[in-house]
Amino acid sequence: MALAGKVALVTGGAQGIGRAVAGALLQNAAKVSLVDFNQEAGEQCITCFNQEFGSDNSLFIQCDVTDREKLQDAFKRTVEHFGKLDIVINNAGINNENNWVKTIEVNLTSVVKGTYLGLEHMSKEHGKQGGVIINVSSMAAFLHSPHQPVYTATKYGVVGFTRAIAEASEIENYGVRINVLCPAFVDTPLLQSIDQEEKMGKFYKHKDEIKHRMSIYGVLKPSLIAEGMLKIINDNSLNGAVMKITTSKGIHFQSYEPMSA
Ligand SMILES: NC(=O)C1=CN([C@@H]2O[C@H](COP(=O)(O)OP(=O)(O)OC[C@H]3O[C@@H](n4cnc5c(N)ncnc54)[C@H](O)[C@@H]3O)[C@@H](O)[C@H]2O)C=CC1
Ligand SMILES: CC/C=C\C[C@H](O)[C@H](O)/C=C/C=C/C=C\C=C\C(=O)C/C=C\CCC(=O)O
Repeated sequence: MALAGKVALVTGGAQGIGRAVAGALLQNAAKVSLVDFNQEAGEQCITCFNQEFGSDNSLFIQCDVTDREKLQDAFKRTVEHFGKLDIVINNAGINNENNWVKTIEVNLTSVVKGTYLGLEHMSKEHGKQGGVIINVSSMAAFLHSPHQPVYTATKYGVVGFTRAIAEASEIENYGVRINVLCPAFVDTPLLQSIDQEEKMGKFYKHKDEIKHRMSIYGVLKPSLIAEGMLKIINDNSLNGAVMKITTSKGIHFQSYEPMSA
């Protein structure tokens, strides 16, 4: 998919990975709607984007992705503002083992909802022109983390959901490619949650072990994750693909056994 003039909606786009991806899309002449509950970070981000890429190309919509009506409205407002939708990046995520119900709502339920809303606005089934959806999981979906059991479960869930709905899209000819991206540790504000007892809950006492893992695996730059996203968007052959990004192997794909009886 050529990016110039394409319209993207990025959840959790105000900082971290989402912001890096939004910047890369704007750099490639796409238009971007940032959907994020952090008003202050969203406004700061949009001010920078307006200065760098012009004021007509990005939009900030304050929205908690767990509020289904607001998320629905954010998709509607994006389409009303830019005239269409081509790319959805379901990226918003939290690390909170204390409030694990919220973690499931943000990291998994809202990714499912965001995918269905993306299909509603892009699928040929609804008379639309097709598009691309990327759901953000984590390497935690492959190398489980004993310090983050619920976070890990949500990231496994995102991989399974994405692969299944991608196959449905192919069978039903939705014209929408749906893929999942699994980064290892990335240098973003999310990593600060390691030092926050209110987020780590009873796993807080293991924070030094997580830091040890980070020192072994290394910490990626958000720009490399943005590069992976653009690869998925540009490669029309990818559907149901599971992209992994690690310091040791860079951008690469998980392979699966073909289904057999
Ligand atoms: N940083 C890391 O090491 C890794 C992050 N990931 C995943 O990447 C995604 C992005 O994470 P980061 O950029 O690192 O995190 P971050 O904390 O830097 O940014 C997340 C953004 O999502 C927004 N957000 C959180 N909850 C929201 C909600 N309910 N509604 C709307 N917006 C909400 C935040 O306001 C923030 O702007 C997450 O899904 C995370 O699980 C995956 C692997 C590694
Ligand atoms: C408390 C930490 C807070 C947030 C970080 C997130 O949990 C993040 O989503 C977790 C990332 C976990 C990464 C785990 C493993 C990384 C492994 C590697 O980098 C390399 C190892 C093997 C590669 C094998 C392969 O790619 O096939």
